[in-house]
Amino acid sequence: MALVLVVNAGSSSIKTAVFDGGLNERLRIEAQGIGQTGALLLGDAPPVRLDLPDHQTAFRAILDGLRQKGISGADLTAAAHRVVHGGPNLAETTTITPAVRSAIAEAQPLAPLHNPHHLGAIDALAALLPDLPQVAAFDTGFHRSNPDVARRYALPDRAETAALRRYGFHGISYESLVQNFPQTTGADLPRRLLALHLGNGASLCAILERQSVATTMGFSPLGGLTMGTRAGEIDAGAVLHLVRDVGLEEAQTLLHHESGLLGLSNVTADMRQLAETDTTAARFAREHFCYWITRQAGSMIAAMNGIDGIAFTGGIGENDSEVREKVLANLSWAGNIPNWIIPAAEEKHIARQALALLKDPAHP
Ligand SMILES: Nc1ncnc2c1ncn2[C@@H]1O[C@H](COP(=O)(O)OP(=O)(O)O)[C@@H](O)[C@H]1O
Ligand SMILES: CC(=O)OP(=O)(O)O
Ligand SMILES: [Mg+2]
Repeated sequence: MALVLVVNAGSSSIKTAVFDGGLNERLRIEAQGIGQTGALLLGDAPPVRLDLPDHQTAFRAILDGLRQKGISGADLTAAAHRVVHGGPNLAETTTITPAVRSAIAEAQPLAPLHNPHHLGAIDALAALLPDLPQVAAFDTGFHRSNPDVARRYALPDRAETAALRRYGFHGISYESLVQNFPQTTGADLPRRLLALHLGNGASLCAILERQSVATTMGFSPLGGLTMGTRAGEIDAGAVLHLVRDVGLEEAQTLLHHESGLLGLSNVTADMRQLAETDTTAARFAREHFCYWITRQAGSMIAAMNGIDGIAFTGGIGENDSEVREKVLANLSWAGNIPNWIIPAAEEKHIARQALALLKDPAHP
């Protein structure tokens, strides 16, 4: 059997799926709510509660799940990983060589909620199956079409600022949304589409004629919207002040792990749990989330010179109707805009790219 194992390590989840050569999904195993309300989804069964304190434990549970479902190393022709940050030079789907692994490792400080977990999975598989080819697909690739004026920060052109630009993330999700749109909705892809990937990490993307022209995340997945534990947009002056005040390590922890919905609510980073929490702070956290989506959506709409449609995806975008309704109500100034829910299908997209790369290494 020629199967590809896809590993999508997000900040609060690890979604894995096994595809055959015809891109049929044979098995899905997901670890959800890592470090929060842990659960494991194994195949078609509903998720079961499981203590998942960290990504390493979650990936071990997934490997056990694969064995339980009868998938062995001998069945796999490749593993393919979503990699959030490849640094300044990596954006194309590529085979993971020692040099590629090093670049992903070097980018760890830029995506501390993601890259360490990608490497954890890559290294765990390499140790178990040293001959298995491994492929990386990058979350930044889709945003390379953003114009320079959108990508560049107003910084001087110096060696130390060369890598400081808006890369944008969730690109695999947005690219697959564009591809799947007609089949999922039965409608043509709107010329100017505002796409909202709302999960534990959250961003918006302005998609003009199938291409990303602007997105809310920038240099790292810390920027843009209010997220589960990330602050999102914050004045660089406030960051400098914080670093001066509490030091780099503590500032990093505060901005990446302790802010966002968790920091505002003082209860949880998990939107489903937040929706069930009836405190003033929890309600404020949800209001903050929706307000900043709306504010930044205005910027995305301006980048497209208008809007013809809205697409929601990600755990919150797909499931939280109250958030969707609030955002749509807040955007009613833009007119009556058609809107759709498109289930995130990052894993299949990664499998497609990996299979193409393995077939023809020169043209993924
Ligand atoms: N039915 C639901 N209602 C509200 N929020 C939900 C629901 N299902 C999932 N979510 C939220 O989606 C978020 C996780 O999104 P997901 O895209 O799976 O995460 P990740 O960014 O780690 O890939 C969590 O905040 C979770 O509470
Ligand atoms: C880029 C990013 O924030 O990813 P996730 O939503 O999986 O955390
Ligand atoms: Mg995600």
